[in-house]
Amino acid sequence: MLLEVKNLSIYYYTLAGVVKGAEKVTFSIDRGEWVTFVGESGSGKSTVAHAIMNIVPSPGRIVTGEVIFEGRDLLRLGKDELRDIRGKDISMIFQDPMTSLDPLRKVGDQMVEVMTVHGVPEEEARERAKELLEKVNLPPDRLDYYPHQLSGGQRQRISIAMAMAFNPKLLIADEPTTALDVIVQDSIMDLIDNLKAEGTSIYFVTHDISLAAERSDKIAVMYAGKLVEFGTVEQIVENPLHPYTRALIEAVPDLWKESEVRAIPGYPPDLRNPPRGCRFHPRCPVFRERPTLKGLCDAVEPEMIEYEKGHFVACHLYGGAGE
Ligand SMILES: Nc1ncnc2c1ncn2[C@@H]1O[C@H](COP(=O)(O)OP(=O)(O)OP(=O)(O)O)[C@@H](O)[C@H]1O
Repeated sequence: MLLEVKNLSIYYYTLAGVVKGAEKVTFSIDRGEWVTFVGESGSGKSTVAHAIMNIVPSPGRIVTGEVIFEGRDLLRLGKDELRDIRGKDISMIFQDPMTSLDPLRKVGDQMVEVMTVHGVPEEEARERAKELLEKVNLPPDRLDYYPHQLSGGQRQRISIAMAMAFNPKLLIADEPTTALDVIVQDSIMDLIDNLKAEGTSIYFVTHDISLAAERSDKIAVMYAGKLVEFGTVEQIVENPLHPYTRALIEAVPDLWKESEVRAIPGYPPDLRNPPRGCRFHPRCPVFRERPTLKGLCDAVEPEMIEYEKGHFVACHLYGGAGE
């Protein structure tokens, strides 16, 4: 196993209260595996991504948990050890590539720096930067451009090229295609696929479950700071267990069927004061229809269980109760 995240909780200590950004999240990613995290805005996908890199922004704090990467807990490493892993073994790309690009410096110099800080001699880094541009289908003269001279798609290619500098073991991609048009989106997904083909594992974040289904091996569904379902794409798409996962799938427009797209009624809860029991119960159609679930879903937090091999769900419908 490349990455094992255990019982990870991250809280944001804001002036308006403690926001439970992610709570008791447990999952793992194998070598060369692409896992996509889906869920509505604010469900904790980015929070968990940041926590893996130990870069949760203030006022956030990791309150419990372990992030075991190749046998070592990243949350217990010293600054130097962590710096060595970041950008080398684990790389990250963001929705807005300007997050990782300096607007005032040529992209070539920035790419070279990514490598020299990890001890690559400058000459070698310049050569490697050219090769990396080729890998992301950009001409070598782009090294002399400033970020603002490039399109959004080209900037995202540059950030992927930088992320590829050391053949990372894990790429964390936080909605890297959301701001791009569909055709450019596809070419960026192809680049990530190429990286996967070379053995890199992918933690991918998106709102779009159909995008998840197309490229990934596994899907992780998050709701209101909790991981509610995890399994292979086939398990999640063919046999979604959690009522929230089912609702997400029903909300995908189907081009070939004339079925109506059903948006999920209601809103995700305020994470300063999430609902008791299952956080989805106030919006859950099954809870609404079955009076026998009262006193369970609205009172007891469901544990994650393994429903079938590799298919995990946190829902009382599968915990032996409520049926
Ligand atoms: N810097 C912050 N300060 C306070 N609360 C935050 C901060 N960042 C995130 N949160 C809160 O933590 C929760 C999880 O947010 P997060 O950004 O991880 O969700 P997400 O699923 O990645 O959403 P999106 O798809 O919109 O990026 C939300 O309730 C959010 O408001």
